[in-house]
Amino acid sequence: MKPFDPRLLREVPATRAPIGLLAVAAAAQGAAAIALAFALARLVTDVVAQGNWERSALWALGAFVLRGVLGMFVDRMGAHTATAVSSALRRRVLSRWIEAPAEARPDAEEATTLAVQGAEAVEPYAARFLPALVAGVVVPVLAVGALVVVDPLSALIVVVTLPLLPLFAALIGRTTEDDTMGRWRALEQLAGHFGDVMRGLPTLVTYGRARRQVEVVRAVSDRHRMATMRTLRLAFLSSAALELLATISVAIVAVTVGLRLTHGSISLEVGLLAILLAPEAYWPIRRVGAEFHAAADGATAIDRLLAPTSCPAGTSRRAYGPNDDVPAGQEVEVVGVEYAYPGTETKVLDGVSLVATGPGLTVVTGPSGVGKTTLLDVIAGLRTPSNPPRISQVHYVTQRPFLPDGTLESALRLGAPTGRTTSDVWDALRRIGLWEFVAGLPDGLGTRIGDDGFGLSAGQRTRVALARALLSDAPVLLLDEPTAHLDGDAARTVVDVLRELAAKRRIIAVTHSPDLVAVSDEHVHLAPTFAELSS
Ligand SMILES: Nc1ncnc2c1ncn2[C@@H]1O[C@H](COP(=O)(O)OP(=O)(O)OP(=O)(O)O)[C@@H](O)[C@H]1O
Repeated sequence: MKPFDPRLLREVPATRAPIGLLAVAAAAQGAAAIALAFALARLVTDVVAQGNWERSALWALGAFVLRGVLGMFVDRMGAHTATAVSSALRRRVLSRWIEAPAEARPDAEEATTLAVQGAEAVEPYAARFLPALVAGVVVPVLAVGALVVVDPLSALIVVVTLPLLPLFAALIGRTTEDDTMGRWRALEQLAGHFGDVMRGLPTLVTYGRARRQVEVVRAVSDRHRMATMRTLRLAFLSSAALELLATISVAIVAVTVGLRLTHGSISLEVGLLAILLAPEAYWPIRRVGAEFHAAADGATAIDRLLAPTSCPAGTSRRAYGPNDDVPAGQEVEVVGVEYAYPGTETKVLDGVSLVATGPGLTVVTGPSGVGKTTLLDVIAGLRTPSNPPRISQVHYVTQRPFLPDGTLESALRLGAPTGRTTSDVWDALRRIGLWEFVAGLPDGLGTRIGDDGFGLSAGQRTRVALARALLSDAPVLLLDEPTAHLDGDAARTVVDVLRELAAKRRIIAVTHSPDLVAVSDEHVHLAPTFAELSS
């Protein structure tokens, strides 16, 4: 775990300006602290000597105000930098996750934990640790430089004892690294397991297995709690150790200054300056150590957010398709395509061909598990086969279509061109047989539906997704089991609409419905491969 990872600036350009400004402000704040020490020493000397202390008081006041203003600026700038850095990282990991082909995509739970908790953990790192790190590098150098000029003996004591602090901090940091990684693993397990349990809760309740999951979630949470407590214990211990070391070092400087003052070998001003400057050399490093524990999560998160596996660079969701050579019109050309899921040897698709030009209805049939959905995924560009097909722009209605949290209208307009009017939306609902249902809702198109279409039946969800396909202007429609979950009448309506639509667009529908097969123009039947038959 590095205190600062230069990849952050290199790979996320949006972080450069705020981090740069924050570093300059933190260094200026450190310089103001040194100036304040000089002004205070002069003020005390003038007061004791009953000299012209008003001028020194003004200098001290000026340095004090400057330090305060810069401190305030660093705090505000830190908060701004924290939001800028975490947003940039979150945007990066999510956009790369979405763009990556399914094969290169990291686990969804891991990506979610990184984008939510990971990016959030970066905030204290950027807001507090980075300014502390800059001060920890700049201020001790300035303080020691000033001491060399003012009182070389005190400078020598500081130079000898100062390296012990970063050395100590680095040793503690190495132990923290393992603990923090353990905590992240526990958190990911917790997030993954909790997500699985929530998704499977209806099934678990049906089989009377829900109670057992409480125990499992409790055990995983306990692991996370214990890992957190271990990190906290280490944080308190290491802060105390660094504090003790710094205090002893400052005490040594103070004792030597006191002895020399009593012997009259140094002036009061020099003695005071040495006593004021010495802590300025130690406290920034102590602060780096203290902030490090709060920021350790952030440093680990940055490491993971920038790791090539969580952000597969240079990949595109569609390795082919709507790029420069997208075929115009309604063209689909899949010839002898082969595909095996990552980590498996067996080819789900082995030499499958599907060629269609112009409008029409192609149905894909075959026994369950033969690879029909996989074929649609390949045509949609979601999976990357050995020999990429040529296809026009597609609109894909999957078996579990995604309906975002929001109004029914926004769910229907997802993927539709901006020119579609409200009457177009009602027309699509009427054609698909949902007009009466939506018109009967108190809020009509403004009705809110939950995440994943929560509040709609499976059949209603399918028809909302089909109405959305009608509203899109993609020349090729891919439909996975469009009549599943529908009763006889609703299924017939969908078959009629698809038949009508096939006069203008190319429809490729995976189906088990004989009615849809009966009205199709082309029929592709997938048979199990030899490997599938023998497995
Ligand atoms: N993500 C995956 N990783 C590994 N294997 C998978 C994955 N998804 C599907 N498969 C396997 O690929 C094969 C084809 O699955 P696919 O969903 O394409 O079948 P299908 O013909 O659409 O089935 P159904 O008619 O039941 O929907 C199945 O044996 C399935 O187990």
